Amino acid sequence: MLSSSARVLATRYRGNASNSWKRNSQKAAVVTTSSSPTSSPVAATRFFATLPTEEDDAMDVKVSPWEVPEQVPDEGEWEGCRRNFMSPLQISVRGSDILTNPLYSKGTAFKNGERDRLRLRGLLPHRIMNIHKQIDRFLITLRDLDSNIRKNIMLEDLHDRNETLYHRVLVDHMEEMAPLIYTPTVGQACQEHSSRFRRPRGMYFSEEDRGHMAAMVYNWPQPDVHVIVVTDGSRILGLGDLGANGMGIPVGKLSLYCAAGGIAPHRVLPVVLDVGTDNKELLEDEFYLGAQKPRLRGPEYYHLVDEFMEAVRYRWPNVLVQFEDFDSSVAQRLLDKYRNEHLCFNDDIQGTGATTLAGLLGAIRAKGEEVTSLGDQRILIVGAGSAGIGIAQVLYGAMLEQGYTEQQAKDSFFICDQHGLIGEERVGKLTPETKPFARAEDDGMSIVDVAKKHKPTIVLGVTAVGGLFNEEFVRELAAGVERPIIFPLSNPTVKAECTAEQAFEWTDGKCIFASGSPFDPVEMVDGKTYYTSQCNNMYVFPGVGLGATLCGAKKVSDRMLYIAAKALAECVPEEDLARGQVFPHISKIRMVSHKIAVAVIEEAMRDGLATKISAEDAKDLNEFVARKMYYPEYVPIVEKRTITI
Ligand SMILES: NC(=O)c1ccc[n+]([C@@H]2O[C@H](COP(=O)([O-])OP(=O)(O)OC[C@H]3O[C@@H](n4cnc5c(N)ncnc54)[C@H](O)[C@@H]3O)[C@@H](O)[C@H]2O)c1
Ligand SMILES: O=C(O)C[C@H](O)C(=O)O
Ligand SMILES: [Mg+2]
Repeated sequence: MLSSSARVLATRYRGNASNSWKRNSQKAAVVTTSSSPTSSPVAATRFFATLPTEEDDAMDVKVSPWEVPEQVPDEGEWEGCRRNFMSPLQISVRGSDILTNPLYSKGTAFKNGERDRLRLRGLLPHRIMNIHKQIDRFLITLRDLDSNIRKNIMLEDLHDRNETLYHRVLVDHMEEMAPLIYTPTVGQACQEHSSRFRRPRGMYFSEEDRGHMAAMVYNWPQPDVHVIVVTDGSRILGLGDLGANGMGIPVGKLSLYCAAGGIAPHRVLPVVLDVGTDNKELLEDEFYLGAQKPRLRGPEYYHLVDEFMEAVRYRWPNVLVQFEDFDSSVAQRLLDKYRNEHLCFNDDIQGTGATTLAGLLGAIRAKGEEVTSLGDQRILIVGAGSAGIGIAQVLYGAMLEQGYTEQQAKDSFFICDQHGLIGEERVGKLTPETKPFARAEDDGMSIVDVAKKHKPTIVLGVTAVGGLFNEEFVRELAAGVERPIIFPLSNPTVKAECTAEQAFEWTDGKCIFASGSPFDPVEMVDGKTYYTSQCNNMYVFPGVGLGATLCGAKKVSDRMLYIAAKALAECVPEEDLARGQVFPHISKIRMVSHKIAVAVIEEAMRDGLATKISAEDAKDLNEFVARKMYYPEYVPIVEKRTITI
């Protein structure tokens, strides 16, 4: 018989694909206070090679944690055993300071040896839980709560206490947790941010900080930040200007970077550029925590952003900056300014474009058409802001990649804003990015008339106008083509242009449906179940960020995003496509991020943009990326100064 720990390993390391991601990521689980994740000295590695892992320490463990299992594991289990070794985390703090540090705390999971070693004895209740017991207990309380916002608060409390446990809950229960820590609940969390504020997370930069930012970044306690998500709060989801309350968005996106993208939590930094707000309610709210003055605009605004970008690059030269939820009046301009000189991208423009491309490639496949027929589709994009034009640009680029001419590609698009179809008549008023998509005729035509006349095969909603796709419009779509592809992408759920139920009902179950916020499958009166997908940039940004930072990319190129979209599209199994699901199941998101990261690194290497990949790493990029991905589990902790041997 195997020892109890070997039995655990046997189940942990055998079987499905998601387990193999965990397995490969074991060694990358260490959070260190030094700049390199693998910097523990060799001597220390040997010394701690017999340390038990938290898996050995089940509540009812019978053996001393120092005891070596008597039973030799079966052949095939050895690999798991070897990989179960975790180099210890060396930290400078001790005692109660460990318990109050969410990066180090294991709560009740500190083992007896550690309790002595780290001066925790007496500071914790007697019984020792392992991470699984902690998760079980957490889930019981969480599931008992009666609203998603309460669940969000409970999860954020855990985030603030114990990051390892928080991220493990996300990794193990992604489908259940993503809507709670991210879209759609994060929208409400942002709206209520000031009234519910408990403890700060991330950094704020405002007008008063001009001239100090390069010094301020040294206030952040972590020396080696890899990813920053920054917003100025001007367009939070489809909820408009939420000012500094928008902090929930970078926090939520970065939680996914860690849990879904395998970036260690001490390497991420959420940021709000608090440049005021034009939201009247917030300006009058006595509890609003942001700068209560009108938004900074014009050169002053751009100078502030510039100082911020310089400051973060000064301290963390290779940091990736993800621009998030900036109003479209500034989003493209900021991207154009920084895209070639900083490692950065705009998630709403580029990440959304790549994600939507992947979903459409899947949908086209699901219809039994050639994926290379993108330029033969008639694509109606409703909403001509950051997301709408970002999507158009990525799809246009993909059509050229597929061999269509520029004219053929342009002819595929019908883009509408609130004034109707965008035609050449108003070309003088359009942004340079929108101009190429203006139609020669029918300027101002309503979406219903566009549906009647042009019979779009694909309709994408990015307006933040909930319910815009009404029955008349959707029925018109269904009358025009056999199986319309309908993606109401606006967030949160109340802003979706139509619900899944409406889309299936009004198309008699014929459409392929994907939405920005998650919708449950729909059971129709015919007793059949119709499946939905979530088309959200969360499928792309963690993998792009992981790949770009691991290879030390000089910049995020458009082609990297195209490659990421293709990699994502390849992750959808045929059986999912057969039932109309065009994105991989959310529980597979770590596998997706891994695949995208590998594809991004390959592209960066091809394009001469990768600065950090050694010849050895390049031999097996799959293994390299898997090894580098953070996986949340408790690692043995030792005091830094006691380990010098
Ligand atoms: N699913 C995703 O991954 C994803 C990604 C990015 C954005 N989004 C969502 O897309 C929405 C839009 O984001 P954005 O950054 O492009 O915002 P934006 O403000 O830049 O753009 C909104 C666009 O909608 C147009 N519009 C408004 N009312 C309209 C109407 N009645 N008919 C037609 N067009 C109308 C506006 O003219 C504008 O062009 C938001 O709800 C956001 O949450 C979703
Ligand atoms: O945040 C999301 O859920 C997606 C997207 O970035 C958005 O702004 O809506
Ligand atoms: Mg966004």
